Amino acid sequence: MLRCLPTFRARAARAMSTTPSLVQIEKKDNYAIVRLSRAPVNSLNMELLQAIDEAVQSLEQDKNIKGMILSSTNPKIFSAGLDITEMYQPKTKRLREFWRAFQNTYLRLYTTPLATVAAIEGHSPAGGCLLAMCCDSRVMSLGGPLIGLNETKLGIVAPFWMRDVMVNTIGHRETEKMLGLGLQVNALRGKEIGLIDEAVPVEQVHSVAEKLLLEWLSIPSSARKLTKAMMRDETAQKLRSRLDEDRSNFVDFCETDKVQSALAGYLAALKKKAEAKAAK
Ligand SMILES: CCCCCCC/C=C/C(=O)SCCNC(=O)CCNC(=O)[C@H](O)C(C)(C)COP(=O)(O)OP(=O)(O)OC[C@H]1O[C@@H](n2cnc3c(N)ncnc32)[C@H](O)[C@@H]1OP(=O)(O)O
Repeated sequence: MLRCLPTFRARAARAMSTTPSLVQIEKKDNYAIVRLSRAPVNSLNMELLQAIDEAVQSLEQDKNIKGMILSSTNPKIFSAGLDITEMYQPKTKRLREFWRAFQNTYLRLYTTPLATVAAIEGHSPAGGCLLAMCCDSRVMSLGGPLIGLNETKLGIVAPFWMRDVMVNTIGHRETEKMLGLGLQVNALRGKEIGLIDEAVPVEQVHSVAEKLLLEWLSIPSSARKLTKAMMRDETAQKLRSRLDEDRSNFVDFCETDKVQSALAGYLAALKKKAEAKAAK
């Protein structure tokens, strides 16, 4: 048994060195850069959601770390939102675990005592937009990338807590339009409505994100954390008190024929678009 141990360890080490990590963490002096790293588009499957949750939790436990920049290893895509294949033709057990992972990741990121800035170089629809909105500030690159909650365009409905976070970020009326029409906007329009704090050329996204983070970190720590909790706890508590009900609503809704056929159509359109792009 003891003789097997080194072999087992060597195998585990080999596996760890070859399995790409879904989230890359780079520690700087007193903050970390957390890069989403699930090719090709950082779609949020259960494992990526759990990896984000664990990454934030581990940084919260590191006494040297006071803040984080949330970013992507793919400069063209921040995150494509929830992985639609998790919701299409699902197994109910996995679907339930997937939604719990989404709830947990939202609650972790929205209420973390760390100061957080989203550095958005590329597209950020739906669940990607939620991750960004959970941060204290957002910097986005000018030009092509779009951000927004586009769920209605897919024929699905965002849960109340995604709406709440958007209302807290851009107000009720703008949310009504963005959410109802499934709008996605570029960085300039995002800045006009308060969804984005800084709209800058792509090569400046990280330096400006660092500047914003340092501004948050210049505030006395306990005052900053207590104020963040004061601003956000009520919203988070609304979900915490209804976790199971929210999950059941999601599972029931997701498993309806109407939603399944909407998701099938959307996946087919994405595939067709990808094939046309590859054929060029
Ligand atoms: C059922 C109840 C639901 C309750 C609501 C829950 C709240 C929902 C939140 C969500 O996040 S739903 C997901 C919404 N996301 C989107 O609408 C984004 C869709 N994707 C895109 O618009 C584009 O892919 C992109 C992100 C702008 C990137 O474009 P690009 O041209 O660079 O790449 P593509 O060729 O389009 O895609 C590459 C590859 O990735 C697949 N893919 C893209 N997005 C997703 C996704 N969200 N989930 C799963 N897979 C995705 C795409 O099909 C291509 O696959 P292959 O053809 O290469 O296999």
